[in-house]
Amino acid sequence: MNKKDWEQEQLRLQIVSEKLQEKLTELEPEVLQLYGQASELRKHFWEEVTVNTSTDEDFEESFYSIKQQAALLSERERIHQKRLQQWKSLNRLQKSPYFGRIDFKEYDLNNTEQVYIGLSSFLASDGMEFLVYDWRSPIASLYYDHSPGPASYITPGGQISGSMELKRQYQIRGNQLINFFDASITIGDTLLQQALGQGADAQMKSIVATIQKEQNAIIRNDSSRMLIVQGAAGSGKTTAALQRVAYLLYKHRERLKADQIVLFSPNPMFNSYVSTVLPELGEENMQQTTFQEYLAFWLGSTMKVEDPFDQMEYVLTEQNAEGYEARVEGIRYKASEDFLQVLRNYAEWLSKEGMLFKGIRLQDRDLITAEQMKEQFYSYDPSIRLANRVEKLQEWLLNELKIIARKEKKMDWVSEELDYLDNEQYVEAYNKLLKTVQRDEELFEAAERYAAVHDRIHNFENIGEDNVFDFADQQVDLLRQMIVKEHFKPLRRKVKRLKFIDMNGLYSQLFGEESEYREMAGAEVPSCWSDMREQTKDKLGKRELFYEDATPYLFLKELIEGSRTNTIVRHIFVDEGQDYSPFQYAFLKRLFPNARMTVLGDFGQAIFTQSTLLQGGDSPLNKLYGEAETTLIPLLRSYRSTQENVEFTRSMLPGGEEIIPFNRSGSKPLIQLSDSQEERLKQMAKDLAALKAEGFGSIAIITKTAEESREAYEALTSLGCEGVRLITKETLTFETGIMVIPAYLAKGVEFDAVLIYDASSHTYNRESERKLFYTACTRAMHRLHLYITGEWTPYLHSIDKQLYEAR
Ligand SMILES: Nc1ncnc2c1ncn2[C@@H]1O[C@H](COP(=O)(O)OP(=O)(O)OP(=O)(O)O)[C@@H](O)[C@H]1O
Repeated sequence: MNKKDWEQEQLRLQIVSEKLQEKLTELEPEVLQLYGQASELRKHFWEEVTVNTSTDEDFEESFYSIKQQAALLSERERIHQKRLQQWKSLNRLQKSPYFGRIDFKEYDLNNTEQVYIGLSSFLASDGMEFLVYDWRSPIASLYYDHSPGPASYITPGGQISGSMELKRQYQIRGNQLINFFDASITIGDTLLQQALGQGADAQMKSIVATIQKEQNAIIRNDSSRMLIVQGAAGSGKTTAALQRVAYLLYKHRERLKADQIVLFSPNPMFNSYVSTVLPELGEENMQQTTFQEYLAFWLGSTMKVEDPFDQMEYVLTEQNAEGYEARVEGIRYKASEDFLQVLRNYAEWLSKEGMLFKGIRLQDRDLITAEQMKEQFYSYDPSIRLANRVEKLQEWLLNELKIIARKEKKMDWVSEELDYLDNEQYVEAYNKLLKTVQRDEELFEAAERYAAVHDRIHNFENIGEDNVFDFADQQVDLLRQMIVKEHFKPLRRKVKRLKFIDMNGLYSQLFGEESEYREMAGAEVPSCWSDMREQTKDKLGKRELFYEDATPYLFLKELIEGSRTNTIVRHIFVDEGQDYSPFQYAFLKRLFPNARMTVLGDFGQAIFTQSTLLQGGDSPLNKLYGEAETTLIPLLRSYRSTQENVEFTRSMLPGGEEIIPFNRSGSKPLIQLSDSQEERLKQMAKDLAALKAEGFGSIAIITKTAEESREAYEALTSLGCEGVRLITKETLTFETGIMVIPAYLAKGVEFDAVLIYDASSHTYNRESERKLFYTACTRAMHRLHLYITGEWTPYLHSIDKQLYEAR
């Protein structure tokens, strides 16, 4: 860098900073004033409008006065919001006005434009010149996608080509230029090195200054219905996803609001980890949820649904339990595409026979039996869809209930209840009736009768004996009607909520004898069938569902009852996408028919039995919206961990040689061998203290199970380790410090240093747990320690001795 360049850059920075300050000073009173005006208006809203409803004209005038005042208020608030946004983004810019620059000469034009890129756009006061371009603007993509030389970018008006003459990166603090680099191929290794060399945080950081080309492709992809990102551990999938949200909100700012985007996270703690990225970029957060929350929302009122972490614990710890093999086979099978097809076949079969209903009963009597419902159901035209026939049946039932209610009015039980009504209840009943009558058009006629009775009550002395009897009759009739109505109300509610369908029975029925299954499911039974069916039925009997049954159950419910859909959501993001079953994807597609889907995952970290392959012809995701609407972007470079850590961890993964470590050096992973558990713990406590002293702010002791976490936590605390936090599935916030955490909860997050609590073969020996172990090790940014007593886990056997240090 030469002196002249430096001076020019410093001068420009000075100018931009001053202009920013000027604009802020100009805006500040306006923001305050507008806020004041809006809140004054809100406070005195009713004083400013005249409300008079005496005549039609007065009423009309009042109406317009209120309308006018509301419009004024909303306009002030809108302007205030806009100015406030502008003020906030200028404030953000003031901390570092820009981070990059490209000089671009468009073909056919004479001048070269200097494009400075920052967190948001900043226009000169003439409104013509961009002093800073938003990183999401079309021209800014040049910065991420090209190195100096021929370059082009896409605008809404088409492609613009030209030549990039310079690409520069800055480190700026306020109005101080700290450094700048002229980048060539990738965006400044130096800056990326610095960013990655920092300590882990309690919150994920935004990466706009160092977005890599392949990540930019994810962020700006706007054409696919389904975007799949298969990326190695630490390759920036989650980070790219969040910048993508910010990009979409910017690009479609007129149409897309943050609450039309939903992110499915692996666990509630992850929500807190990623929650600050978007606000940091000046955008509102999207909706965040977990799939479990969705299941609880749809099924929670009727069934107790196991959560995925309990399922995981079972798989990891209950190997010796009776029926273990069948349960694990069940988890695999019930998440498979085969079973998805089975449910579709089953629904098809049900459209011809086998529907199960729950009869409608009143006081231990059948009003409408399940058999009658079935007969009625199958009397409808078989070409009508299952869900539509259910709707027809629902109408029929409501009508039948009306007819039955009329008959019930004359029954003895109603007389008995009538006898027990005391005076107060009579009055109360009448008042209630009066209200219902006034509300309910159906009972209009009754209202008239009631009014007549009421009039006569007032002239009671004059009505004579005949009329007294007549009145009494009518009164009784009304009360009878009311009693019946009260009793029928819950029955009608059940019908309206489709509770007459025996969902438990229907799901359970599928788990029949082999020959029955073949007929209903159009498929052969999977292995361990008899145990699997027994386990499933047992659970259903207790109104509980295994996690693996929850989505198929819900899916079947949808096939029978019709889909509930959310048409407002436009984008869904599924992070840790390998951990979702084809069922869950099929369900999400139905639930959000207007949404595009972005799935981010890593098959190398598929720790659940029900994992889904994200790429390749066999991937169910490819088929979900069809190949033409699907784009796959692989990410192979791993940014999180040092080169030494990546070289070590990738060697335990089949196909891991594809993963490219980012060029950041650190110490080799350390394998710490001990003769006893006691010695191991002492060593760990010592290492924790040393790592803390070295300045590492976030250290995780990663265990395999929750039980092991508790054990580690207690042991380390009793050895005097201070400030250790035990993380469980209930933990909602992610914080830095020292924590003990089971591997499956550490998904998606990262730590400065990771200590694998027990890397010996008695803890990790099954092939199915290799990826869990890999996931745990890949959480480390700077340091990785593995503790072993006795035999090493087999996953470490074939690792080149050069890649680690053993002590
Ligand atoms: N372009 C980048 N510039 C700076 N930092 C980056 C970049 N890409 C990724 N990182 C950093 O790498 C780390 C890993 O990123 P992230 O958590 O998004 O990866 P991931 O692919 O979701 O990982 P995993 O699948 O292991 O959970 C984060 O600290 C992130 O800030």
